[in-house]
Amino acid sequence: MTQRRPLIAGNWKMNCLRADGLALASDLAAKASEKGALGCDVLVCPPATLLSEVVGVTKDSTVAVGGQDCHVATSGAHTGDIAAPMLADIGARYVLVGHSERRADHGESSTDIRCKAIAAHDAGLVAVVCVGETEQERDLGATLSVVNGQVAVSVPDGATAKNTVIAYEPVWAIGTGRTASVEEVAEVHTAIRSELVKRFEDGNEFRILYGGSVKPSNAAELLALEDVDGALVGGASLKVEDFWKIIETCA
Ligand SMILES: O=C(CO)COP(=O)(O)O
Repeated sequence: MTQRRPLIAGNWKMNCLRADGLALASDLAAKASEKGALGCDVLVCPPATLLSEVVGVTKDSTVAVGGQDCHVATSGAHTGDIAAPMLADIGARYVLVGHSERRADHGESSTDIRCKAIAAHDAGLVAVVCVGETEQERDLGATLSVVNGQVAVSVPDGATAKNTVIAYEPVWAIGTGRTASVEEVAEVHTAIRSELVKRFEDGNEFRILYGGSVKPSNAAELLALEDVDGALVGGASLKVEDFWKIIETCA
């Protein structure tokens, strides 16, 4: 069996003013340093305003920092956007691409997301490619075809287990307190794994995260599943005690 090191990632979304965000990041870094060797990799994705300073306060710890989005171009006339090389330049190591909130709020297609993932790879960043079905798609029985379709188009041919992580986040489970059941999660993760194995030589090594109302009370059962290699955590990543309990699930 392939040993994949879990990744516990916090997506802060559009939350945290400076004082709160820096306190959260430094508390987390302090806990990680105090603990020493962890059973997982830890990542935080703060809003763009805090990225550089969060890199600063976590730099002597094992906590990695990532952006929440990047543009497909390396520079240019794209007001309000951030280029992948800019993220790499300030010390970010990862970037989320294709989060369902970006797909919904900004009309991003799977083709756009593939281009963003390529831009991330070109800048030396790990792309966390997010996929997931809506409630309506699940009710129609289309979950696997939707998710497999998103993976097929959003993940570029140049992806490897080193430069790409997949995050399965059912849209109906995000921020709703409604977590997918372990059976539902297992079914989708197994399907994603099988697509990755068919397409990539190292498909078995890719980490596939689950996201959607992950909290300390449900993390252990989700993370125990064969093809769940970590979590992408929203709300619970904003409280260091909760996020830390999820991290400790991997100890
Ligand atoms: O969207 C998510 C992480 O990217 C999940 O958010 P919640 O954990 O708040 O449901």
